[in-house]
Amino acid sequence: MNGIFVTGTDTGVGKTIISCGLAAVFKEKKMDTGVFKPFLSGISRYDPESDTYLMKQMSQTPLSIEDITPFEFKEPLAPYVAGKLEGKEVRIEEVLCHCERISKRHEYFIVEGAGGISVPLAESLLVSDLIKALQMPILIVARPDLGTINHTFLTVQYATSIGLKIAGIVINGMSDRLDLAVETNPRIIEELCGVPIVGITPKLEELTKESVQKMVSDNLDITLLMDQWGVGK
Ligand SMILES: Nc1ncnc2c1ncn2[C@@H]1O[C@H](COP(=O)(O)OP(=O)(O)OP(=O)(O)O)[C@@H](O)[C@H]1O
Ligand SMILES: C[C@H](N)[C@H](N)CCCCCC(=O)O
Ligand SMILES: [Mg+2]
Repeated sequence: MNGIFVTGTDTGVGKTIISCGLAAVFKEKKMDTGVFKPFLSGISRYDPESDTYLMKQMSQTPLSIEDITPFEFKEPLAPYVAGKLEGKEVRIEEVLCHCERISKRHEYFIVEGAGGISVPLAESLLVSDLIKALQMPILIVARPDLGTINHTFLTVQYATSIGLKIAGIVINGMSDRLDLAVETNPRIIEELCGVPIVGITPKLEELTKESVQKMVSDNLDITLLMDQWGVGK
């Protein structure tokens, strides 16, 4: 599967929003792109507000909801923890087999993890283990405000230490309120991490298909991202 794995410095940083925006931008560029959100917790994959549903909608993939998200869990917890509560345990072989099956349906894939890069998906299976098994470069989505230097640096250091390729960092959700940390963070993060910031996105007032697509198209360096991903035209 020729994919890019969208991870983040935490849960709730904007992985889905960035994934959705990228899917829509790639579609507009006539790139045959599918989406894959293997693990979903805390919401039904059929819920119109779910990551799965939003990614399907924005990518316009013919993949089914079940193709996109094969493993869903009730409680809004790390998938491993939520799974234990409902006696469900996923093996990496199941994920890879599913991946193999859907990979023939599109040339490219945008894959979203669950929470941050070291979230447990199953017994002795972290998000990072799945990324390694999928052999995909990662795009790290980070918050803009105070505290994000540490979170981003830790994520980059850990990813690098286990041999993952980092395509870039997106700093997502900049508010227009003047804030010294928000202003100085991008440069120091790029300097400290040695990883390109491929985009800095604003905090949108209104979230629509169009506004999310435009936000990603206007604020991410798609050419740089594709080069870093290794699919540069
Ligand atoms: N740039 C943005 N402007 C406005 N709202 C945003 C932006 N990015 C994310 N959000 C909102 O912030 C919340 C978290 O975003 P999102 O669901 O993409 O995070 P996530 O990293 O995918 O979370 P999870 O770990 O649960 O999958 C959502 O309500 C989303 O609509
Ligand atoms: C429920 C949430 N929306 C995500 N799907 C899962 C986030 C797990 C985070 C675990 C942790 O880092 O403490
Ligand atoms: Mg998400």
